[in-house]
Amino acid sequence: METAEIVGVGSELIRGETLDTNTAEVARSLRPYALEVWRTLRVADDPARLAQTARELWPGARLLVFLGGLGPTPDDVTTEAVARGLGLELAEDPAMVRTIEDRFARMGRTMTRINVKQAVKPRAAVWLANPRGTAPGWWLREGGRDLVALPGPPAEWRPMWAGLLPRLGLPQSGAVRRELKTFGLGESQIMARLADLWDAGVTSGIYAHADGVHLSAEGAPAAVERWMNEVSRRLAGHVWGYDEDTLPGQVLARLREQGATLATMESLTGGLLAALVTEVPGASRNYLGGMVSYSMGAKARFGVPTDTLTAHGAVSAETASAMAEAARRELNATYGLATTGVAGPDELEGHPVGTVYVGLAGPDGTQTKRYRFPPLGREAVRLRAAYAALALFWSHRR
Ligand SMILES: NC(=O)c1ccc[n+]([C@@H]2O[C@H](COP(=O)(O)O)[C@@H](O)[C@H]2O)c1
Repeated sequence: METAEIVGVGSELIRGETLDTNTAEVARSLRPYALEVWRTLRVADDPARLAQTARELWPGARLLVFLGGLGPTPDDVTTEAVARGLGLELAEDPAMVRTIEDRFARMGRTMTRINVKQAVKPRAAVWLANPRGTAPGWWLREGGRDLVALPGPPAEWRPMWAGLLPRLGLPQSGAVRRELKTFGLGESQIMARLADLWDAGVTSGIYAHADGVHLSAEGAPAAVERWMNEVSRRLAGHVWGYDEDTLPGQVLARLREQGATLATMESLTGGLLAALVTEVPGASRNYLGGMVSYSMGAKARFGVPTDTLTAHGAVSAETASAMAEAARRELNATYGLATTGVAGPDELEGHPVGTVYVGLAGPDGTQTKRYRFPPLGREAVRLRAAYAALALFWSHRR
């Protein structure tokens, strides 16, 4: 199979100041095509190294993509370095200078001289317009192969790449990849139920995330469909979504179906649950709001009976229930969701780090679920607790 090479450019990527997700995202976008991506690279803003990288990768690649280093500052060297490495002649394009000038003018600013650099590309390349930034990209087709340079910011390169990809005429693989997302079972429990299906007719994958374990299948469409159906059947009750679905998105969709509303009261998650829910466009139609009741006083003030708090402590099923009920009652919502627990680093009320109770109050009563998450750190426990609350809503019987 022919290969695609994807290179993230920037010294900040090497130092870890910025986490490079660009190369992975481009690799993912190539899945429908019969191109192998067996590595992705990150290279510093070093003209000589970058030229060397281009020289090494281009001869064997059907597609070579550089992301980053197209800005106006001296450390942005991608165009110049790649051109040097591959012996491509560079040319400044007066029309592009005017385009960039116009862009500045529209923002009420004057283009500085350093921006002229962004109007330089290999003579044989064509421009890729960047509607969201000053740095245009460029695309060079040579002997049925493609060399592409895109700016680094995802909001800028995404639409540029989405427009370009279908024009590259890449060979289609015919394979599909589907994902199935679960909550409430560990990887080993899942494997125990699926052992005989593993890599049977499809390439399977299993990945643990904060929102549960995701499974993937890649292969011929019919085989993937069969695999997905069988896995869905065996994991029934734990599957909350497929492919691009998100757990908060699924929860809101179900609330919408029911014409129901949701309120939250959070302790250890400190608003994370509310943040996840409000990440979903249109959340306001069904999410009323929430309270962060981090102290006992706040819990009592927001309607949790003091008796419950004194008798059972903050980290208990009783308090989780009372919090969910209070959220529901105080905001007059159909459902109330609550989180309480121990994110760490120290144990609390005699409960080890990772102990979490989530509560759900609704028209049919109140339920809670207790978790003992592995002590993977405060952030991991908090995030899992927020997802556990959403999963409780998702899996409750109506
Ligand atoms: N009821 C609750 O869920 C609740 C509220 C406040 C703090 N905590 C926990 O208490 C411990 C100490 O909290 P801080 O580190 O925020 O002082 C942490 O483990 C934190 O997660 C739990």
